[in-house]
Amino acid sequence: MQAKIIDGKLVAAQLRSEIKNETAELAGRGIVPGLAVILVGDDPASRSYVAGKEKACRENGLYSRDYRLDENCSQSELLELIQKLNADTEIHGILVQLPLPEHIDSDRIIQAISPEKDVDGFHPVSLGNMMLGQEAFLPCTPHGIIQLLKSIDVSPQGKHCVIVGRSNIVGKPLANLLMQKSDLGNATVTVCHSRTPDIARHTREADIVIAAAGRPGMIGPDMIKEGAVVIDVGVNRVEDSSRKRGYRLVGDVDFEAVSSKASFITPVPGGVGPMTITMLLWNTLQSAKRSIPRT
Ligand SMILES: Nc1nc(=O)c2c([nH]1)NC[C@@H]1CN(c3ccc(C(=O)N[C@@H](CCC(=O)O)C(=O)O)cc3)C=[N+]21
Repeated sequence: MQAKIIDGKLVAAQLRSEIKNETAELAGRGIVPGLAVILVGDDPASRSYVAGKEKACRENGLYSRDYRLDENCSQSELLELIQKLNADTEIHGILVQLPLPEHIDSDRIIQAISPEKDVDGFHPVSLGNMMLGQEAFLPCTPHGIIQLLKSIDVSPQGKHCVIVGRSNIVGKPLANLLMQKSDLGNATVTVCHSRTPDIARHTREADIVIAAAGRPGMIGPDMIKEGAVVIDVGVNRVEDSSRKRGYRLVGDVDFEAVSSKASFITPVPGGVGPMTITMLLWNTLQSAKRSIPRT
């Protein structure tokens, strides 16, 4: 079987055009959705993600304000900034780019963000509500993956989904969404991780494999059932002197080899990544809509 490529850029563009229209409509009523992006230090990968987020805001009519803090800034400085933004009526979403430097307690920082502005969906209140099936900001990457499956008309319902990776930002919340009692859930979910003895034994049984381990090329064709759907969340930089930037991005999946076995596969770049940013815009728009006083 030769897999069809899931074009994340295209799916993202379709959603973004809806977001752009709704944003314009809201702006006509005097509310411009606003996102504050906080970057601590100058990790090159983080810087490029943050630039991508700001560009996406600009292109779709959202307001973005960016804060660059020194690598050595104190935790209390960061907490003060968050408190200020929690109270800022021009700002509907606050994103603190992760990872943070060692001396800062990320959990503490995430908890300081008002749940009403937690457009990353990382706050315990957001995650708790999500887990309970209540209205919540959904974490952007898992939500984007759900939208990609929807775009190819593959319902997770009754399927066996195997997730490789148990991070708080992808694996854990995605497992939750996929097993949710809902039209976009109802799957049977297995989560594998670094302490799973034989990951291939699980992935080979999967109708849908989601690779989110952060290990380049770890998912090979021998780990995939013929006709499975393969979603690659990995964004790994590998050195490549033939590229302008000096590196290229590769996923956790051996794309070429797995393509001849899967029914659908996401590329890296151009798969999950563009969806992550799109769902961030989506959450910021929803937050702005909720800020309208109901009369
Ligand atoms: N608070 C926080 N929220 C995040 O959402 C968050 C974070 N911290 N820390 C890092 C990860 C990673 N992440 C990506 C977003 C977009 C692409 C993306 O657009 N990738 C493009 C390629 C971009 C390029 O070429 O460099 C693609 O896959 O096509 C990738 C990765 C968000 N993250």
